[in-house]
Amino acid sequence: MSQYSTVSRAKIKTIADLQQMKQAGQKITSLTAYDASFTALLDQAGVDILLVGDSLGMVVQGHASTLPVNMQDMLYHTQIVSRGRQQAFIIADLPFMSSATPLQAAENAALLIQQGGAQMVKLEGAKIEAIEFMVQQGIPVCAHLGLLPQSIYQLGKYTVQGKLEKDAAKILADAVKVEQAGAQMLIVECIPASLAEQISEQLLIPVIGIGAGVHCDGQVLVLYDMLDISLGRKPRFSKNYMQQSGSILEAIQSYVAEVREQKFPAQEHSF
Ligand SMILES: Nc1nc(=O)c2c([nH]1)NC[C@@H]1CN(c3ccc(C(=O)N[C@@H](CCC(=O)O)C(=O)O)cc3)CN21
Ligand SMILES: CC(C)C(=O)C(=O)O
Ligand SMILES: [Mg+2]
Repeated sequence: MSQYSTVSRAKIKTIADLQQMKQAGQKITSLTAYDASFTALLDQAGVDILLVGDSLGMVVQGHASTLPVNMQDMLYHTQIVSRGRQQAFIIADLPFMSSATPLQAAENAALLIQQGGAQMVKLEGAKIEAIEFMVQQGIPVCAHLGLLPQSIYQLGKYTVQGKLEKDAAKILADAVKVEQAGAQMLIVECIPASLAEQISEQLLIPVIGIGAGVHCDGQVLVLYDMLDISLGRKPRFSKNYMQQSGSILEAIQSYVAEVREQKFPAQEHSF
């Protein structure tokens, strides 16, 4: 920084910054983002990671699941979010069936990065070959384990995963495998807090939780849930931050503060 500058120039966060936060024990904050106006507020509040989630299929498009979301939708929203961002790291979801083969995954990831402006792509499940292939091509990958919304028709309902000892062991083993395959981040969704804690301790990469307890390296929520504007019943692990805030910016700032202070998630938001 020049001694003559009067304003600090915002710098876009990198994977190295997030890795460093894990090492320093600083909690990482993340929320979903789908449009320019919310992106500006999230960025201003200092949210570390903006996730362009395929949850947009439910909260923006009004579908009953994330299955109808396609690459065109993801590209459109990723472009919008990356356009105005000043400091946050951007992850984009690979939607349903866009990573059916390693080559397809890499080609779609390339679109989200080259045309969309994403810094990392996320895919659901322990798709080891797809992760390895993308990493070989230089693509930064975030894995996603636990509750996999793109498998809702196999699961039947959105509910906590890894409650049985053998299921927990499988999720832990998969977490180790995705890290070994080269994933640089992991999101764990709707799993017992004790399992998420074990995973966060064992892995070197940042582990971000949603409905996974306070011991993860960071937290993510669907923005519309914490602003209390999403359709239908809110997941138990979410919290309405509008209750304690006079504006949307304040609500986001309050979430950021509570994640950093480990006040969120509390017991009532955990399994
Ligand atoms: N608005 C929204 N928020 C989300 O967190 C979210 C989405 N959409 N869409 C994709 C998935 C689906 N998710 C969900 C949705 C609902 C529950 C839920 O209601 N779970 C119940 C437990 C149900 C049970 O165990 O029987 C809960 O009480 O939290 C969990 C995850 C998480 N993701
Ligand atoms: C809930 C998060 C992890 C997600 O994948 C999404 O918003 O699509
Ligand atoms: Mg998603």
